Amino acid sequence: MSRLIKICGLSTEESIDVAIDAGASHIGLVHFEKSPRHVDLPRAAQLRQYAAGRIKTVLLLVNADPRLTAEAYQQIQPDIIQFHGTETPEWLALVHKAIPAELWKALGVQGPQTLQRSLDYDDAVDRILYDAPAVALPGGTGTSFDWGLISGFDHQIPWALAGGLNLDNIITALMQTNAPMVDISSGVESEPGKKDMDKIRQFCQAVHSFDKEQNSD
Ligand SMILES: O=C(O)c1ccccc1N[C@@H]1O[C@H](COP(=O)(O)O)[C@@H](O)[C@H]1O
Repeated sequence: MSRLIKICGLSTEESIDVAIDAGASHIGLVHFEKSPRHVDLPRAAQLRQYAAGRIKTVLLLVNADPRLTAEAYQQIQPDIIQFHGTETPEWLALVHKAIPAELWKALGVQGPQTLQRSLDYDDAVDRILYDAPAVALPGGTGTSFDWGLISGFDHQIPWALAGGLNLDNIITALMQTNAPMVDISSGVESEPGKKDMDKIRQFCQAVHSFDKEQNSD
């Protein structure tokens, strides 16, 4: 198994090059004004253009209204849109009909009921991201959740593990969840919004080494 890695909250060309070189599969661009990683639409379009054809680009939106969702898609043309607010399955099903991109939904895991609720999204989106519940911000806070809650769950669609991943806990997280994809933002930063190139490299290396060891068993 070759695990997918998304490095989220990028805002420079250099960080895109490093993520590609380190073997990440996806980069994330955050369009949410309250985030320290916010990029406006013209800058997001530039970065997406820069990454195009080399790595998949995920545009992250939080409770964006229909107009902003359409405008952001048109300007940026991302491969994927990640919805990280309280978007409903019904709304996302409508978006899916209107926008020819992959759609992902992040859910804050509060307990077994969240997994039950995730099933409601199965027909509306292409992947579920399990993250820590929202605190001051809906994500990107470096907070993790009890991974035991998702271990052994019979996922019906592709999924990813997010929330508080870092160099110290990634191996434990993989051993406990066997997540097919991991998503990291603040864990590869030197300060909020500032990506640390070495941490991006080391994080990807740790995931690839884990894969290699697991594949050789
Ligand atoms: O990165 C952000 O600033 C952000 C803002 C609003 C919603 C989600 C955000 N990021 C996503 O949150 C998770 C976990 O991030 P972290 O690794 O704990 O910092 C991840 O999916 C990011 O893509």
